[in-house]
Amino acid sequence: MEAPLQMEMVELVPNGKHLEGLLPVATPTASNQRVEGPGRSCVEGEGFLQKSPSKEPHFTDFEGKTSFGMSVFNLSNAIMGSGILGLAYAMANTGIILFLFLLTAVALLSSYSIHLLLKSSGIVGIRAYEQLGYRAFGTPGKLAAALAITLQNIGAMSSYLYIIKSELPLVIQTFLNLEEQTSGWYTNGNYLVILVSVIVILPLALMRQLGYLGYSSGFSLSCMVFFLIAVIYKKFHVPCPLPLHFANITGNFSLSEVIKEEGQLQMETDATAFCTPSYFTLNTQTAYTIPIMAFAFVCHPEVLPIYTELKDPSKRKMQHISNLSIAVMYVMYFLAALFGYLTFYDGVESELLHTYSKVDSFDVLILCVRVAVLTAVTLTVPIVLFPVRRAIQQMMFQDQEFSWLRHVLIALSLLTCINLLVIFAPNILGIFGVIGATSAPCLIFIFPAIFYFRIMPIEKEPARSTPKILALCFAALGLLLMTMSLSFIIIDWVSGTSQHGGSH
Ligand SMILES: NC(=O)C[C@H](N)C(=O)O
Repeated sequence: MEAPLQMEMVELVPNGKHLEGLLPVATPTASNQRVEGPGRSCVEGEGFLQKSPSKEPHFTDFEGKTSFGMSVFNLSNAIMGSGILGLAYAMANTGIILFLFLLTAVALLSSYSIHLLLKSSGIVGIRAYEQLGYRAFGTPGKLAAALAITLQNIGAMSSYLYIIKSELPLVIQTFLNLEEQTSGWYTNGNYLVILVSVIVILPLALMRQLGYLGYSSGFSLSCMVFFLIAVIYKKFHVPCPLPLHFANITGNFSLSEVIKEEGQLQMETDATAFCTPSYFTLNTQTAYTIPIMAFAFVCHPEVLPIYTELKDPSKRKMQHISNLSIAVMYVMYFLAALFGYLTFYDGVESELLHTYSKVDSFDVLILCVRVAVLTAVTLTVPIVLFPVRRAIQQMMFQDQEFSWLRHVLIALSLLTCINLLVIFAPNILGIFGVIGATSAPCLIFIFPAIFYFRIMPIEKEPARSTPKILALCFAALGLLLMTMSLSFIIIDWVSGTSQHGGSH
């Protein structure tokens, strides 16, 4: 297993591989408690944004080499993905103010959940999500965490590869100035997605450590910054209303049909109403906003691997990295959603790129934006693949030494499966709506909270202490969101009115 031994400032605390079987499961042990000495124990009510250097665990046996900046790049890259493309649609269904409120809440909750993960890992001296599950609930806990990570990240990677499959042919077609879709292999999404997986994703996915991906993550983020700038620019250059908007409102009729049906005067009145932003909206699609946002902020499977490789690691430093990454993404998410929404208003689709394509798919800027988004999501795949491989190793090869063969084979099999899924069963991506609605709340809310509740010794924090009660409320909130998202998806399926067919 590649997870390193970890040690606190004074005492050496082996990770799960070495202590498993030695320590009782599910109950905090004397050894557990020694990991953070009394002087450094986490005090009740400690705020997750507070600085308290004296309580920091120091892991000294594994020499992480990744700098603060590279870790921020990696974590931001893990957060940023196809989620950003759905946020303008979310804003169209909540209004600006409600969106801002919900986005702020999800960002803060996401940061709090990382705080719980870091605090739990400090207590047991383990920086692996699955091992926290094991310490809290034994093998079922470990399997649940590994399964949620695998499903969530495979879902995210499939959505990224699906974007490549659907967008790259259009980019190439435009570059080659082809008016019609040709039958050449270079405009066939299936071939292209395999090509990108083999040439770009696989070599990066074979890196032994996440830290090496810092540069590609930095580049991926700059592509998304370019995307954001283009979204802002387009707001001032795309006319409102687009004739297309009316087509959307009236059910995707062609422009000529719409013109026939709508009188000119009526059009003008509608246009003014259409191009006015809404600050507070509630409709049937509003319910999708929280799952979209939760998905957009998922980075929890990557937090502990990044922590493991951090140079001079401490809980406080990792929390800073997380807070900074979440804050930067929060700003980018808000701006992308705002300007995307203010460009198309209610005409925005659940996938922002599609909406731009409808304006003018041969526009050079739109073309560059597509290339930027494609590059960004391509470079995110290796980061998101990393925790899945780790989860598989934790589940199936836990007591074995690192092996390059296994490392390569797991990456290869994962990429093959995801490619097959995207090529042969793109419809199955709808299933990931359900998976996303279950695994994202588990990874963000439920698991960090219940693992924390079980791992934190009652001598330090009794069951009725404020942090534990807060953690339980957090888990209950996660459960509520999960039930809510699932119910809406099922209602959508049953009534056959699903409009949320985006890529995530
Ligand atoms: N890393 C993930 O699971 C999803 C990511 N937050 C996204 O927006 O695509």
